[in-house]
Amino acid sequence: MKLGRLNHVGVATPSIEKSIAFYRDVMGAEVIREPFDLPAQGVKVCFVDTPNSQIELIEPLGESSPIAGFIAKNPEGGQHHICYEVPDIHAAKSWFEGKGARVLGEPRIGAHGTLIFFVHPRDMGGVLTEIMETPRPGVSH
Ligand SMILES: CC[C@@H](C(=O)O)C(=O)SCCNC(=O)CCNC(=O)[C@H](O)C(C)(C)COP(=O)(O)OP(=O)(O)OC[C@H]1O[C@@H](n2cnc3c(N)ncnc32)[C@H](O)[C@@H]1OP(=O)(O)O
Ligand SMILES: [Co+2]
Repeated sequence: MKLGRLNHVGVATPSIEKSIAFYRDVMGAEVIREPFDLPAQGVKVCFVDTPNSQIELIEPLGESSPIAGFIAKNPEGGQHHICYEVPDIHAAKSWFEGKGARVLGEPRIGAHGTLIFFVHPRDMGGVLTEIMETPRPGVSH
């Protein structure tokens, strides 16, 4: 597998509204997209555009949110995951499994509308890693 483009850095927050104010007023972010709920992933999401990537703000949605434990341990929030693009999600899953890394669940639709999966941080040098199939112009998922 060839390492693809860095798509986003996931930042967990207890309050997307407060984080939006921080990225606007302190970080000087000019393009902050409208937050939306992603119940299938248990998070509320908001994208902050940077010139070469995105910050993905995620707030827990519901008690079984996968980031509830992270926020309990880090009440102020913090850097949560890094997401890389790949051309073929199923080939990437086989690659990581072949390397003995724990893939967390089956590929599912993520916030960008393409298939994603996560790889356990303990098998990725301490970094929770999201793998995402590169969006293709004109293809809806
Ligand atoms: C917006 C949608 C989507 C997108 O399209 O972009 C998203 O990004 S959704 C983002 C939220 N979803 C997920 O994170 C799904 C995958 N995550 C999980 O399944 C779990 O969060 C987890 C990684 C298995 C952790 O589970 P949890 O129960 O919270 O923690 P544990 O206490 O069991 O942790 C085990 C181990 O891992 C360390 N850890 C946990 N979270 C992180 C992290 N974000 N970064 C680095 N390390 C992390 C934790 O410290 C434990 O370490 P050890 O004690 O050394 O075992
Ligand atoms: Co993400």
